[in-house]
Amino acid sequence: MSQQHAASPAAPLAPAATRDGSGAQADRGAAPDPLLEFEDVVLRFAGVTAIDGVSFEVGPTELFAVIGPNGAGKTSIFNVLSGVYRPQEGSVRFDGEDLLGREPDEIAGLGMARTFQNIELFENLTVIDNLMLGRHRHIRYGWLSGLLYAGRAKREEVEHRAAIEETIDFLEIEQYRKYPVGLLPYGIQKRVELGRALAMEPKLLLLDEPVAGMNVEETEDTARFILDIREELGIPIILVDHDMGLVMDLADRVLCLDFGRPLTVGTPADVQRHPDVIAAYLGGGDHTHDLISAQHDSADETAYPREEGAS
Ligand SMILES: Nc1ncnc2c1ncn2[C@@H]1O[C@H](COP(=O)(O)OP(=O)(O)OP(=O)(O)O)[C@@H](O)[C@H]1O
Repeated sequence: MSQQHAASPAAPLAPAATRDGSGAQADRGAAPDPLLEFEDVVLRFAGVTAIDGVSFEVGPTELFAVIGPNGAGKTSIFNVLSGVYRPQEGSVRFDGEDLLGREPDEIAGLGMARTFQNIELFENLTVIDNLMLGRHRHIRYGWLSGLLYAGRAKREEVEHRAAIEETIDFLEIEQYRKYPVGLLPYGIQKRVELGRALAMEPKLLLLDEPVAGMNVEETEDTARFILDIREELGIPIILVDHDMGLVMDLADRVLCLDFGRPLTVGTPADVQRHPDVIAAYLGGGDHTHDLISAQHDSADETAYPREEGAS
């Protein structure tokens, strides 16, 4: 790790910087143990250092965001977390387990679920069947029982179907449940992908650009679902997105990267004002406007209401 690029010391875990002050972390007393510890990670490809000495922690009910211009290393962090890439240096601990060297399936089995920048669903399968695939880590019956659809397999199937119906209700996609996913509008497909991740009943949810390509209405709906996932289901989230309004409005804390290096980590208000962040975005072209708009928005009002039933 190159020490000169180390992130600022992490803010106390999960400061519950929710704007109405009602965050689940508002309890007084000692900070809870982190759920995720990403420490001094370095990931190199030939000629490129995609992650250059990045450290952060995520608390057990936190909504943590990672931002940065294109190519900053955000997706690479998700790929390290989910076992797709193996870094050359550093350590990653999740729920007390060392993650490095584990296969993606094993990491998913530990309770880490992920959505992707580009939707990764089975287009010919129905919404229900796609969500059923998300139940994979909870299936306990053996192949023979499954083949005969008897006893345990039958009982489990009923339980899994009930769990999926809850997710379908939660995401308000009842009317699409029996349609092949490929026939559904883009925004609904993104919601189904979120549903598949929730069907896993994850301990941590990684959202990679959940509102990319969405219109304003779809973005607002998704923002409210993200808040509900954290606040009603109690699932902590790591969010990557270029929509600065969304990130600054939803996140408890934000890590900003540039060229793989951590620039700063802190509350949305602090990160937006940080001179290195402003400089990175001013040099970064496309998303500069997003950062400036987010600064203006946060001076006005919260774009995504947190009240119950706001959706
Ligand atoms: N498999 C790979 N092989 C070679 N280089 C890679 C690979 N994956 C990522 N990189 C490089 O690592 C750097 C970080 O990429 P990454 O996709 O993590 O950035 P990002 O912040 O997610 O970008 P974007 O916002 O455009 O999605 C880039 O320079 C990218 O080209």
